[in-house]
Amino acid sequence: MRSLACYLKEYKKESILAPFFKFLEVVFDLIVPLVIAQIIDVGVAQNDHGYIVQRFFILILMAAAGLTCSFTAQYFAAKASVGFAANLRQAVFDHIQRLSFSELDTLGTDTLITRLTDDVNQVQNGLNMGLRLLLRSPFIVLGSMVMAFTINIRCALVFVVAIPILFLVAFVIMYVSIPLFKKVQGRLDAVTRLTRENLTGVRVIRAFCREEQSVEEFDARNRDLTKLNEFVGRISAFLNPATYVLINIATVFLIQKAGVEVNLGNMQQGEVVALYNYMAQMIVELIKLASLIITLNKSAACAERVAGILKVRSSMDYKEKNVSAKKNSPAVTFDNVTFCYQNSKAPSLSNISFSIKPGQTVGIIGGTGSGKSTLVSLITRFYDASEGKVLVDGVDVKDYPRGALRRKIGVVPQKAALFQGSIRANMKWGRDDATDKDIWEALTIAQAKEIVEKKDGQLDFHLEQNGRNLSGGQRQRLTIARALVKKPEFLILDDSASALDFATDAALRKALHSLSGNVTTFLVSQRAASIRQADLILVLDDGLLAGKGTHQELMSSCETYREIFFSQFPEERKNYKEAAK
Ligand SMILES: Nc1ncnc2c1ncn2[C@@H]1O[C@H](COP(=O)(O)OP(=O)(O)OP(=O)(O)O)[C@@H](O)[C@H]1O
Repeated sequence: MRSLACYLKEYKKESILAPFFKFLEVVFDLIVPLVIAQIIDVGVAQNDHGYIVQRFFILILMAAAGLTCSFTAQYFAAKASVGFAANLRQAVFDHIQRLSFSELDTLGTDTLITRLTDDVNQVQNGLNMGLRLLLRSPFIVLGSMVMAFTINIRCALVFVVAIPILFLVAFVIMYVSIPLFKKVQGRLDAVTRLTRENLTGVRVIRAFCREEQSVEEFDARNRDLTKLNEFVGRISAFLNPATYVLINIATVFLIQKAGVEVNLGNMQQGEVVALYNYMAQMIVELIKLASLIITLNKSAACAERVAGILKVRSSMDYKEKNVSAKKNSPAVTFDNVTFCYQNSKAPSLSNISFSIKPGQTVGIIGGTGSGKSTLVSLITRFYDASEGKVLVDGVDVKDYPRGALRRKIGVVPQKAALFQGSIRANMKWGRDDATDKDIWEALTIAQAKEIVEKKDGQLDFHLEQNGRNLSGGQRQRLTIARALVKKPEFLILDDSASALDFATDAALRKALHSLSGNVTTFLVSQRAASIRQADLILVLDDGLLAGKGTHQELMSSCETYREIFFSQFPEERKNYKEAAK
């Protein structure tokens, strides 16, 4: 939690002024019972109207000053806590952006969302209340005790006994509930995950008539969360009645003692009222302190979760110095590469070696889960190889400075992701200075020109979140165009034509083939027809490189490739057999 303090640095002044003004408010609050005691013991006892009116105005002035201090403290506390939360949110967001896919896979999106939103808000609340009340309540409680001593030492002893007992009860409750609050946030993660899954997969859920099961599952998770929340709530709620009971017992003792002292002539009636007022002030403060402790508990648990994210170090480091491509080197080289995902035991790729010449088109084919996407994600350095080396332009991908490698590469991921905003804004993700002409050119190659032409406002057409106001195929074509706008040296299409019909897929490949310059292209596909013309085809089978070569070479040398090909073109099997005879 202390590690988050640096985000408050900018608000040092506010963080000091807020408790300072609260302290001033406390001073005024503590003087009030003394003034009331004087009104009773002097003004009323001596029937001095002038004195009573004078003290009455002093009380009004003190109330006004107290209120001003309270508002000022509130202003500074709000400014500090809102600013702190904004800094913290930004820092966590920046940090997440810097984590590698390995860490993101391990952490999971749902907990990141909860920590970035709900947890940061809870920390903000805790800070706001803490700055105002954390010092006020102890000031009042201890101040009341000190003031009680100035009135009557024997009566003040009641405060001396009551206060540590009250603090002990609060501490025990805090000790028990902090770990539980952490658990609550963990269950909130689970509810967030389920909500996300259900909302993004709503069509599938309806298509499979699984609404009831989804509702039941959500209900179960939600009930789990509610139960734990109720349990923690009950423990926290115990603090209030416990405080009341203890304070009331203390008040009974106080009045009994004060009564004896008045009878002995050691105290005046007004002083008894002042002592009672101090006890009453303590009740109010301790009740506030109880709810403050609950908020601080929550906030401490959330702060730890947020700090936990900031503690995660990226497993990837980047070189500072720029590197230049080695002359006459292959465009991409895999040198005996093995890769295992952080959370899985078996490698997804084993001992992969190959070299690609600049400008070549490479087809990557293989069954589901054979490692095709994994292989291309090592070229962009989304992950680091567990063993072996990946070289781009003759340079180890680990030797490129941050961003330098990815600027060379245009990636079209398997799942088409677009962002809220105009088509033009989405297209410019690849290159800020792209002109409309560049964008239309890319759209033409990606077979998306007609789609955009038909939309209202064309390039200004507004895409909803994730491009949900487009069809799957339209989204894919736009993501291909976005990668092309970048004019990359390398283009990776990860099964990006899966939602395209055969004619469009063929037209797209033809257009890509005619791309000017030396674009090295990787086409990941399950369709043999899509990669058949490639200069080199890599055949993956359960993470192993089962074959590499051209279509003709693989047809004669690679059993896995032949099986894939014949499963999609059964009529060719007969011709092949006849030719082999
Ligand atoms: N983030 C991940 N964490 C752990 N294992 C993963 C992860 N992503 C993929 N895998 C595993 O790695 C293997 C290869 O997956 P990959 O996505 O590369 O296959 P693919 O050939 O692209 O499959 P598909 O054609 O279905 O997209 C699979 O066994 C998969 O379960």
